Order: sequence, then structure tokens, then C-alpha cells
Amino acid sequence: MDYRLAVIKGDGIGPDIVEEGLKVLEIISQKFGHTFTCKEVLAGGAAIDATGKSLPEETVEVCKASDSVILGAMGGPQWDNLANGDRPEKALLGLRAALGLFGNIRPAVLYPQLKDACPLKDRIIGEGGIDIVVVRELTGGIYFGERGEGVGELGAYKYDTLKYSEVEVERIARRAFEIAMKRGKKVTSVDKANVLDSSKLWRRVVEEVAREFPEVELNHLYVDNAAMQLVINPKQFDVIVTGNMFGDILSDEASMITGSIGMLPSASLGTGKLGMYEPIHGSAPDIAGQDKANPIATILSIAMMLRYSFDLENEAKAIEDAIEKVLEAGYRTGDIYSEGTTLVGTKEMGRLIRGQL
Ligand SMILES: NC(=O)c1ccc[n+]([C@@H]2O[C@H](COP(=O)([O-])OP(=O)(O)OC[C@H]3O[C@@H](n4cnc5c(N)ncnc54)[C@H](O)[C@@H]3O)[C@@H](O)[C@H]2O)c1
Ligand SMILES: CC(C)[C@H](C(=O)O)[C@@H](O)C(=O)O
Ligand SMILES: [Mg+2]
Repeated sequence: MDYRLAVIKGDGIGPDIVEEGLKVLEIISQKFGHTFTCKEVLAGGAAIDATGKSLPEETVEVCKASDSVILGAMGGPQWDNLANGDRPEKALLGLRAALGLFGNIRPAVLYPQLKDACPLKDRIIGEGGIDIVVVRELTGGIYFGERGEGVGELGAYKYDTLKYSEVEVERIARRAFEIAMKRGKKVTSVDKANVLDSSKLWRRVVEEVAREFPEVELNHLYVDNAAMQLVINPKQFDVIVTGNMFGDILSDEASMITGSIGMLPSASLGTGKLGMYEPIHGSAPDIAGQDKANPIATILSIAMMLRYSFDLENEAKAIEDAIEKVLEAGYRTGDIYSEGTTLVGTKEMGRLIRGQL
């Protein structure tokens, strides 16, 4: 098969990690006989520098016409305070909205080989590792609500609003239950229903959807408690479903359980097969251009693309197995390094993974 991919390398460590991901894809194409035709397009800081806009129309058009999108990361201090109010992160939100990618799947799996990189105590990790999927609503909530500004009693103010409609909650909840049916059959819905009306609606709709999945156990947690439970008892979780901002925060927290944010891939999906695949981390300006970034989250995101958008399970599994073998052999980038392991850079980690394919 011939697959058309839009590739957005982005800013900071983005180009380094995406290049390693594409090299892995090249081996997959040779080994399994697929063709991946990649078209590189600009978005984020790189697009601001080249075109004056964080999300050029051409980029949206190319992404829409592709079978999937691979993305590195966007952002950096040099674009934080532009006079016209544009910033790289706006491109990310714009793409998610333009492509209708309402469901963000973020699997947090602690590889047994990385137990020493996980900051939790052995008795909390326990036997059998940790395997959680965060299902984050991606095109609604406070990220996309009405915003504004004014002057009141306390002077100048700005505001953002948090709104969720029944349809938005229903479709993300259904996605979470469908995923749970293929795993541990447990969904934890995270909200702030003790304070927010939008969360009360969220909880009601999640319960309605749950009735369609009688085999799946559902429980609810307030987000503050969920943040704590992730650290004291992460093994209670199978699938976590939550809104846009809570999901952003909890998935960074969950990523540390896996040893590093550099390990967590993600798939953003809508109703069709087109997805956007990216690591959950950012552009890491502190290590950009130093061959220090962990490319595994990006390479795992490509495995997710093969599985979710193209139904290429064997190919996805081949990548995941190769990563596990490299970890088993003791190779680590700095973020997952622990005593007794071998420190390697971004390029070398990519080369080692390709060597196992
Ligand atoms: N999806 C995205 O494009 C995305 C996601 C998050 C943040 N951002 C943007 O990235 C910029 C930096 O944000 P931040 O510093 O808050 O978060 P970040 O995720 O870029 O970095 C947080 C910390 O994790 C480390 N880190 C991240 N990815 C790593 C990797 N692959 N290997 C090793 N270490 C890694 C960084 O060095 C840093 O210490 C900001 O402009 C932010 O808006 C973009
Ligand atoms: C950069 C930012 C807009 C983005 C988000 O909050 O969604 C990022 O943190 C993520 O997790 O993908
Ligand atoms: Mg985030």
C-alpha cells in the first residue's frame, strides 16, 4: 500500500526526534513492502519565521489531504511574546480543530526495563508493571472556549471559559469505553463536578454512555484526587477519560511514571482514519540541538499510526518490540538513564532501534 503522510517537524528538538522516527518508518517500508510518501509542511515557530503565520493554509490543506500527520513539537521562548499575538502552540490547536481530532489517546506504559527510571517506590509499582491509557478530549473545553478582556473593580482582566456540550462528552466517553473493552474493562472519569457545572454535565453524560457498556466498570474521581492517586496507587487505573486541560496535566504526570515524558506517544483521532501522531512532550528548548532528546515517544507514536490509522498491527508491534530489545540491552538517553545502563544520544538511540528491526 501507498500511504501519504504530512510531516511537521516543528521546533526545538522536533526535527531531531522526527528524523529518527522517519528513519524507522523507512526500515518498516523496506521490510514490509509499504510506501510512505512524506510531504514536509511547516507549522509553529518554524512557520512563523518562514511565512509570518504559525499555521499556513497550505499546511492545513496538505494535512487534510493526507492519510495521517506526523508531528514533532512546537514552541520556544523566541515566539512567546510576538506583537501580533500569534504563537507556535496556536498552530497545534488549530490543526487539531481543523482536522476534527477530538480524541487524544496517550498510553502510559512502564516498561519493566525502566523500573529504575520511575520515581515511584518498588512497592507502589508492584508486580506486572503499570499500563494506563489517558483518553483526553482534545477540541473542546477551556482551550477552545470564549475568551475576552475588560476593566473591572480590580482593574484590567482577561478571561477564558470552560464549556462542554453533551455531544462532545458523549463521543469522547464512547471512545474511552471502546478502548476499555479491548483492555482491562475499567474506565475512570476525571472531572471537577464538586465545583463546575460543565463537569456535572460531563459526569451525567459519561454515566449515560456507560450503560451501553455493561461489562465496563466505571468510577469517577475529582481531578485533584486523581492527581494524587496516580502517584500513590497508579495500578488502580486502566483507562482514564477526561477533559482537555485536565488531560494535558494528568498525562504529563502519568508520563513520569513511565520514567520520562520522552517515553509517551500519542494519537489524536476524529471519526475517520486520519490521525495526528506526536509525542506528548514539547520542544524542550533546554536540550534542543544537543543530541540529547529521547526519540522513543516519537517512534512509538509512529507505531500508533501504523496500528490506528493503517491497521498494520504487525508493523506496529515490530517497532515496539525493537524498542523493548534496545531497553533490555541497557541503552538509555539521559532522561531515562540510571546507574549501570549505557548513555546514548538521540541519533544513536534511533540507530539501535533500527538495528533491531
Ligand atoms: N505538542 C507540543 O508541541 C508541545 C507540548 C508541550 C509543550 N510544548 C511547548 O514546548 C515548549 C517547552 O515547553 P516545556 O518546557 O514546558 O515542556 P517540554 O515537554 O518541552 O519539556 C519539559 C522537560 O522535559 C524534557 N523533555 C521533553 N521532551 C524530552 C525528550 N524527548 N527527551 C528528553 N527530555 C525531554 C525537557 O528537556 C524539559 O526539561 C513551550 O513552548 C511549550 O508551549 C509543545
Ligand atoms: C503545547 C500545548 C498547546 C499542548 C496542549 O496543551 O495540548 C501540549 O501541552 C500537549 O500536551 O500536546
Ligand atoms: Mg501537554
